[in-house]
Amino acid sequence: MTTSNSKQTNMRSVTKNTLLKVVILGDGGVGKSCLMNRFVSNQFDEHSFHTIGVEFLNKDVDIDGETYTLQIWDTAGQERFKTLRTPFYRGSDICMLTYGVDDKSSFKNIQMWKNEFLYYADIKEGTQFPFIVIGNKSDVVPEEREVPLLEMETWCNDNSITSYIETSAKNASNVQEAFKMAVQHWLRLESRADKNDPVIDDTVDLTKKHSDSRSSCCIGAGDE
Ligand SMILES: Nc1nc2c(ncn2[C@@H]2O[C@H](COP(=O)(O)OP(=O)(O)OP(=O)(O)O)[C@@H](O)[C@H]2O)c(=O)[nH]1
Repeated sequence: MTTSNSKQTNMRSVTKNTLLKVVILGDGGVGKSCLMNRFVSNQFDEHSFHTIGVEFLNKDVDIDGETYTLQIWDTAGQERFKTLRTPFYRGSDICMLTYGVDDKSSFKNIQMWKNEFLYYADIKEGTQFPFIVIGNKSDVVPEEREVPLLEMETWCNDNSITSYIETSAKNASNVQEAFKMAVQHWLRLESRADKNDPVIDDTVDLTKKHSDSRSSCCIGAGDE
């Protein structure tokens, strides 16, 4: 009995993770770095600097008893960094289109970000891709808000985007939920694809368990 139990325990400890590449896009200053840092480290920087190029961090999330390792790519939103960020879109599993609820022009640019992603990630026309729209800075006072929730919902409905949420990296509102929602959206599309066609499994099985912590950063990583 004892031997058998210990064998079962050993088997359970060898878990398989699915690695998902998540790219966060949106205008400079909407709070992409802060969202990532709130999600991964539960920290917020009131004086966060502009990102140059891209940075990434890993974090595990559990959904329905399964563990997913999110490799989250925070990109530089400023136009001048376009050539540094776009090479990193390929191979993404999820794309977060982010704007600031206090910044109408960042909301209007969501369409541009979607187009830029589809082009550089080389997503074939007609493919359903898990986009999630994030209205960050929901903590701002009503006088500073420039994008009503309804306007965002209408845009998402018009653009067939079914996952959207308002967040605040500052007060941590809905940040965990946004990333979980993104994975759930990915899962829905994945299970639909499984039913319809035999898709090539391009997810990575990690033999080693990854910790939640920061992993690494790459080109142009760092702040201005
Ligand atoms: N009030 C409020 N401020 C926020 C929030 N998230 C970020 N900020 C502030 O917005 C500013 C820009 O945040 P970043 O995370 O650097 O913005 P970014 O989108 O990564 O900008 P780029 O790196 O230039 O693309 C910083 O001063 C943050 O403190 C939020 O949820 N609420």
